[in-house]
Amino acid sequence: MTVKKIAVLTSGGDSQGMNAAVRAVVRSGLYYGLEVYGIQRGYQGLLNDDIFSMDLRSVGDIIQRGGTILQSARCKEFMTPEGQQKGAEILRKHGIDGLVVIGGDGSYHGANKLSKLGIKTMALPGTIDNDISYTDFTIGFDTAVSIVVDAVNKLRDTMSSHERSSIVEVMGRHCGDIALYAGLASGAETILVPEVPHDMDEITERMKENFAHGKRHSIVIVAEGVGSGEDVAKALTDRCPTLEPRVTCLGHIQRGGTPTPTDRNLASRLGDFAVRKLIEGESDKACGIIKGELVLTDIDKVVNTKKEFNMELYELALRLSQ
Ligand SMILES: Nc1ncnc2c1ncn2[C@@H]1O[C@H](COP(=O)(O)OP(=O)(O)O)[C@@H](O)[C@H]1O
Ligand SMILES: O=P(O)(O)OC[C@H]1O[C@](O)(COP(=O)(O)O)[C@@H](O)[C@@H]1O
Ligand SMILES: [Mg+2]
Repeated sequence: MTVKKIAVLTSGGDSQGMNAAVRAVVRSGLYYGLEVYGIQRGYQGLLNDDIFSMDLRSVGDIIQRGGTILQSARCKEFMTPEGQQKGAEILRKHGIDGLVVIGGDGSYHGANKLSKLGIKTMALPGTIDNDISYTDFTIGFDTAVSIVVDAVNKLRDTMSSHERSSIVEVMGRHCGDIALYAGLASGAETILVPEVPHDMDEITERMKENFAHGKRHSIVIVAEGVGSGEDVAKALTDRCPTLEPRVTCLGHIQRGGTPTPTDRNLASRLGDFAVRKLIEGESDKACGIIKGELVLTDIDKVVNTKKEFNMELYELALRLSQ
């Protein structure tokens, strides 16, 4: 049986492009004749019954905005079977039979649990980390990478003037993709990611050699999953004080600002895809993009598979940054 009333929520760490995804879900849902509801503050809002009807105008003027008009939350109660049961009952009370969850891997688990309780669910990858398997890219990742690259461009200017090294700490708890893609795009000399072990002695020697061969600055990008930028700076200073490392932690700046066209288009395609698949009767599925094509994968499979790290890009970044 196909869905008639659907709801959409955003959950976990927000990401640029979530609004574009919400817009696509609402407008496609209405286009296909469904009733569409918004849930405020993720699973917390679901448990608080914070649910409201959405129309075409309720998603006007948001495609270009960072953050999420639905707001986001992390909700402990929803991690319990009782919380999930309560969530499913609240949705049933409203007659909502389909739910689109926009969030990261944690949020995917929640969608998976709700589908086992009879709610048809679709999960969209809304996280800057790019840590979700069965999709090449997540919504917000491209914008976060652009922000890091812009920051490194600025740091390069001052580091070159003083012949210093710049340590830039970026987000990515378990996934080094922001560090990798921003590192390659900004010509970083060293990229530290949780997926690849590193040797500080070797890194220091390489930086010293590069300075000796005329390099005027050195950029080190550290994914937060490896440790803090301060720790890396200390390790470098202990080995070679003349590297004069200066640390910049980009933090939540990476999660704000207007989404890039790439993220808006990805969000628009995935939001519409999720609605069409719900109408076709699909449930408990993750929507993603692989080699430019939209794909549907069982949520179980997605949450139980670790995203593969792109070693080819990593090695390329190192080869090109000598
Ligand atoms: N195993 C789980 N079962 C049910 N709900 C979960 C589970 N893991 C996470 N969630 C829900 O999803 C929310 C967001 O998850 P979190 O891991 O914080 O962020 P993200 O979705 O961005 O990875 C959690 O606060 C919780 O409500
Ligand atoms: O917003 P918080 O709670 O400070 O969380 C920070 C974390 O959220 C992220 O930005 C996104 O992670 P999730 O997608 O898992 O929410 C991580 O890169 C970062 O470590
Ligand atoms: Mg997560």
